Amino acid sequence: MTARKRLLVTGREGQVVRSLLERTALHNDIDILVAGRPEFDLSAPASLATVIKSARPDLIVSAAAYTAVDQAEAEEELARIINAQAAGVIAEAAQALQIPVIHLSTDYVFDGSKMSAYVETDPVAPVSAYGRTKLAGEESVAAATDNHVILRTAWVHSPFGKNFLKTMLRLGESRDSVNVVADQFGTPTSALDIADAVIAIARNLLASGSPELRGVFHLTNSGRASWADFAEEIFRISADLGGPVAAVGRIPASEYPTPARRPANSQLDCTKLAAVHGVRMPDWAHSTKTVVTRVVQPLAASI
Ligand SMILES: NC(=O)C1=CN([C@@H]2O[C@H](COP(=O)(O)OP(=O)(O)OC[C@H]3O[C@@H](n4cnc5c(N)ncnc54)[C@H](OP(=O)(O)O)[C@@H]3O)[C@@H](O)[C@H]2O)C=CC1
Ligand SMILES: Cc1cn([C@H]2C[C@H](O)[C@@H](COP(=O)(O)OP(=O)(O)O[C@H]3O[C@@H](C)C(=O)[C@@H](O)[C@H]3O)O2)c(=O)[nH]c1=O
Ligand SMILES: [Mg+2]
Repeated sequence: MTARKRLLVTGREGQVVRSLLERTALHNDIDILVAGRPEFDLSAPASLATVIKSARPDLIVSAAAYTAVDQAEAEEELARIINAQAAGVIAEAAQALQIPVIHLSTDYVFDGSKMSAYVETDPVAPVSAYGRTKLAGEESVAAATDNHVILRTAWVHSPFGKNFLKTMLRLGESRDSVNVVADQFGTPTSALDIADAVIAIARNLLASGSPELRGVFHLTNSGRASWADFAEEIFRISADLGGPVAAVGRIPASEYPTPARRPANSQLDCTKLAAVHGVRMPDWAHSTKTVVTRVVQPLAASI
């Protein structure tokens, strides 16, 4: 990019938003603008286009969403307004401004019955209300504009907001052991790595109108783990740093009942993103170490 570019990102305190704010600070040709509540409320989609137009962005990163997977089972209509209807309105605004939109989606669009990693063209079949509303979001973005990148990511963790990694460390402070599901597989993914990837993809979209750069792409850290493997790795790293530790009891999902069903396998094959956008993501354990270190060191310093 030659001139300075304005990236508008949706949400304020979300993991991906906070990571983008941190990472774009390292790029002096990118200005980041934040659109969040109360002025920008996804549950009231009619108000969104005005805010976007007055911000005059060069590209939109649509990162805000209804992400409470279990709660969505009881609030599917609200989740649908936020994850599908608002996503469509944001993409329509991008189309009206003739700018690209990068929209975040999820591995939970798949049912988890495939034995190997999912590719972008595999059939979708969400098994939860959250997954259904996120799939509807992909469809409304694609219907609104061809100038889109839909990034399906998964199992996001970071020093920010709420996530499984921070939940495990918090449980480790008060418990000797934690039971964790060992028969659901996917890939823990750092929001900081997602932010770096989004910046690289944004540069590509702003540099070229090529249709090949547009469409659906999978974006996770590399490798594969169960939630129990992830928990064990979190505590192993934390132990080395003198942080919270708990023994992990490996249990089947049937022994951890939740309102929402989750896929048994949602590993995503990210070959297309590497081939088309040149983005290669670190191994999940490597990025887990970076995040655990950032979460544990302030804890250790306060003792
Ligand atoms: N978390 C995960 O494990 C995964 C997430 N994703 C997707 O990635 C994207 C980013 O997720 P992540 O950063 O983890 O999200 P978080 O759950 O950390 O944050 C959600 C964000 O959405 C915003 N938001 C929620 N409701 C509204 C609303 N009514 N109006 C305006 N903003 C709202 C929140 O706003 P506020 O800042 O005001 O609280 C917050 O910024 C989402 O699209 C999500 O579906 C995909 C796979 C895994
Ligand atoms: C807290 C906890 C969870 N679990 C299980 C429940 C579940 O099967 C799995 C993960 O639980 P969580 O509720 O933390 O994660 P969940 O909300 O399912 O995370 C999902 O969020 C949405 C937004 C996505 O898009 C997905 O990619 C995925 O990251 O771990 C345990 O087994 N033991 C525990 O102590
Ligand atoms: Mg949760």
